[in-house]
Amino acid sequence: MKVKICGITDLETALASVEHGADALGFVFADSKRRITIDRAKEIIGVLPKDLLKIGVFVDEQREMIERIVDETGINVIQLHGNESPADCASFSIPVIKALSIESANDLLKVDEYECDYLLLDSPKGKYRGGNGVAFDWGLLADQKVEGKKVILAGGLTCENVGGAIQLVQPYMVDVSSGVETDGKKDKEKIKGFINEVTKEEGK
Ligand SMILES: O=C(O)c1ccccc1NCC(=O)[C@H](O)[C@H](O)COP(=O)(O)O
Repeated sequence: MKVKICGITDLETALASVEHGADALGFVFADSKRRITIDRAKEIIGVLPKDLLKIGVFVDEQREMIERIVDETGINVIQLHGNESPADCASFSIPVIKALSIESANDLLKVDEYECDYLLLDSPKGKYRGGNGVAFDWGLLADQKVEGKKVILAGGLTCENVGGAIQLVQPYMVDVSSGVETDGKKDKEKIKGFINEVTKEEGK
């Protein structure tokens, strides 16, 4: 089971996440309290391991801007978290994650429209397009399995609930942001605890 820690804004948290076993780090280039500048992302990504997934999160961003950020920072996966179409998602030269908001079984019908490398299934609720710390009904995914896609489960995951979520959904990767923060800042002990819980669940 792979783990993505999203909303990285400083090097210390990035390195601690890698040390504790994160497979992917997310950098938000969209309207968010976790928005990062191109220069800061470049500085952090420049010292991270080559094989780590460094994911740029975008919401309905212009293609030219996404390509510029990829070129300048070393981002190696693009996460499209807005209303991007299947055609938008298919047109990049590096792997793409399409985020879909899941509120009802109907929303899962969209899954088959996208041919991208990964699908991130998240809660629709909150102030921003993502990173709101709100879970959706994971039971929908247990009832209606997503076949043949790499599913990333996101939205309101915490150390306390990630084990149960994995048992229910069996995703390819779990993604967390708010659940590893204290007072709005990334908390290294929570990151360690979250990854430990995922590892524990895998060992069962
Ligand atoms: O994290 C943000 O602030 C954000 C803002 C705008 C669009 C997407 C954003 N995050 C995308 C992610 O992949 C988050 O990790 C995901 O939504 C889960 O967040 P959380 O519920 O806080 O764990």
